[in-house]
Amino acid sequence: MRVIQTDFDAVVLLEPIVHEDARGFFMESFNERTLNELGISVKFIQDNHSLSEKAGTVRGLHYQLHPQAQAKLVRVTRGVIYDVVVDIRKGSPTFGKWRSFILSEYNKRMLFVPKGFAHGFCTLVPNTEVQYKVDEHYSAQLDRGIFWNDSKLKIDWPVTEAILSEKDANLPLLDDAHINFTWERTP
Ligand SMILES: Cc1cn([C@H]2C[C@H](O)[C@@H](COP(=O)(O)OP(=O)(O)O[C@H]3O[C@@H](C)C(=O)[C@@H](O)[C@H]3O)O2)c(=O)[nH]c1=O
Repeated sequence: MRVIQTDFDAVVLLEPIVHEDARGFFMESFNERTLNELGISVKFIQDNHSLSEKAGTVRGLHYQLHPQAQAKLVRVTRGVIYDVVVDIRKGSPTFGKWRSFILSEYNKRMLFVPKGFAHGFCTLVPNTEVQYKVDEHYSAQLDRGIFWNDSKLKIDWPVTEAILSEKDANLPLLDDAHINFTWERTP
């Protein structure tokens, strides 16, 4: 597993070793020990899988409130996404800042999204399937989001108009969002 550091502390881009042969390929898509060695000691307990039929579908920007905040390990098994994380840890030097990453069935990259970050993506091709592991169960009560195109965030999305769920079309702006994470400076 190759680690591609990002300039967001704790957000890690991973590139698996892909063993190709005449049949196709083999790769480890998740290895707890390898993640532990990289300092990611998270116990994943749920696997999610979504299909977005159209290019230009945006899902996000989502997070769950503490005490069921979720860390996620995101990958794409079909298609291509423009994946976005936003730091929403109150007190963080990068609060409200975002970073984007291309994840695809071709580069097989995976993004580790820690707790305290909102996550969303835009599909760049039709029929894109995203699979991700989470370390807390889904809670409809604690599920929250921020409007994808909040002008204050200035996210450089690849589309100006998105295909959205009704829920995502009505999400609040960052300034109005309920956030209960804090960032603790490590000595
Ligand atoms: C996320 C989730 C949703 N659901 C249900 C709720 C709803 O009826 C239906 C669709 O949910 P959503 O519209 O929230 O699905 P979606 O917009 O794909 O939500 C996902 O977006 C990406 C960006 C993330 O980061 C994920 O954590 C998750 O929030 O599935 C579950 O049963 N379990 C889950 O873990």
